[in-house]
Amino acid sequence: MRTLNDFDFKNKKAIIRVDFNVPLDENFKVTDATRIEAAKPTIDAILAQGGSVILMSHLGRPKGIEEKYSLQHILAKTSEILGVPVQFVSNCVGTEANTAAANLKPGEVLLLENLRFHSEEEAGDAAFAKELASLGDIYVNDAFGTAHRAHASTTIIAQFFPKDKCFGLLLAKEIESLNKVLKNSEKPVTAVLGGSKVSSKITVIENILDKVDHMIIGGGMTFTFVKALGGKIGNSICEDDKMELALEILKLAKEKGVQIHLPVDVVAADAFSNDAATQIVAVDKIPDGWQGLDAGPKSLEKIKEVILASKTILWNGPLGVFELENFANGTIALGNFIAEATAKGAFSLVGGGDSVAAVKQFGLENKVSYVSTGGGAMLEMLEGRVLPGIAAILD
Ligand SMILES: Nc1ncnc2c1ncn2[C@@H]1O[C@H](COP(=O)(O)OP(=O)(O)O)[C@@H](O)[C@H]1O
Ligand SMILES: O=C(OP(=O)(O)O)[C@H](O)COP(=O)(O)O
Repeated sequence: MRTLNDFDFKNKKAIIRVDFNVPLDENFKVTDATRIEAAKPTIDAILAQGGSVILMSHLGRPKGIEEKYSLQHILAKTSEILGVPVQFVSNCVGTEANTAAANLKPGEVLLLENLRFHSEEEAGDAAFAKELASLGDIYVNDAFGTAHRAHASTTIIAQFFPKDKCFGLLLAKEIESLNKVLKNSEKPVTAVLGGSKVSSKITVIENILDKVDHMIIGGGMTFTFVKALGGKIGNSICEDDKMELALEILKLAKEKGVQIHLPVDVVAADAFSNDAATQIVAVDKIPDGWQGLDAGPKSLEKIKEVILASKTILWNGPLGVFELENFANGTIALGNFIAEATAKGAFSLVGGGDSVAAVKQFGLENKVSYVSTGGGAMLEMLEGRVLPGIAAILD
């Protein structure tokens, strides 16, 4: 496993894949900089050796070029955290990027515009990866949060650096910590899966059933299951094409003796807004025009019972739209239950861009055992998979 220690970065240009997919508020201000801070040790180490650094990342899930997903929004924060000026180019490939990279001097940092402004990134296009590769001398992958994606900048690019590629300090630390968890998880093991990335995470549930005793489903993940079971979910988020899979998961869980806990009640709102009217309703009786945005009190009672009886707890995905104060209660309550269980000796692992933001916002960061910068990546690793971003460096 090659790490930073295997290279001398003096007068070299390191092209580093980072995961700067951080939450922004409505004014495009960074609300949680954990992922930028987490990449700092790698960047600092390379600069200290007399190298220069080219940073590349995605932000959000843009469809083509969308200004709201520009990495320009995080430029000032990145510079503040690194304590050095950071140059920026408005296209991650092409003449402007080539010139800026060629002119980069030791000690300097360049940030490239959002990789996902090019569809070739997610398609894993080799020609695009080659263009990115041409910008640097050594490829460093430090993007744990995106290591489960076989994209051009996370995986394909590595083939253009047969020898000059390595793990960044963050990626290496995450692998080591999660491997420890994989080996020593004390039962009962409970996974909590919430959030809104239904299609990319529901598939993980199926594969994680062998590793857990309880699975708590919450947040936006809830409604695909509830609708599949015949419930009325109003305008709540749902992915119809995953309903069959949801039913399969429930069946499989029964066969494997895993207890799945779906919410029984939710806080429903008549709009996706902090000013919306709200009511607590049964999870399967949400009126038309209303949407479930937070866990209800009965659901939280059950969650508390399960969490406090667990010895290992994995959490990814908020239980509600915690960014809006009126729908933060479920996520805060869950965070506190996990903190209580941890204080009593359970091992707790929280991961994901928004989940970590929530944990920090509610002052629980030091009350859980381990905070990972990856959500989907953490879950897929816990499934026992070798993530494509990791495999590409091991080659
Ligand atoms: N019931 C819900 N309806 C819509 N969005 C939700 C709901 N519950 C949680 N969310 C949203 O899920 C988002 C986080 O999901 P996700 O990206 O999967 O988590 P993470 O970033 O921690 O991996 C948050 O922005 C939150 O507002
Ligand atoms: O935020 C991320 O993942 P997470 O929400 O699982 O923590 C990563 O940046 C990956 O983003 P993606 O799920 O759009 O590929």
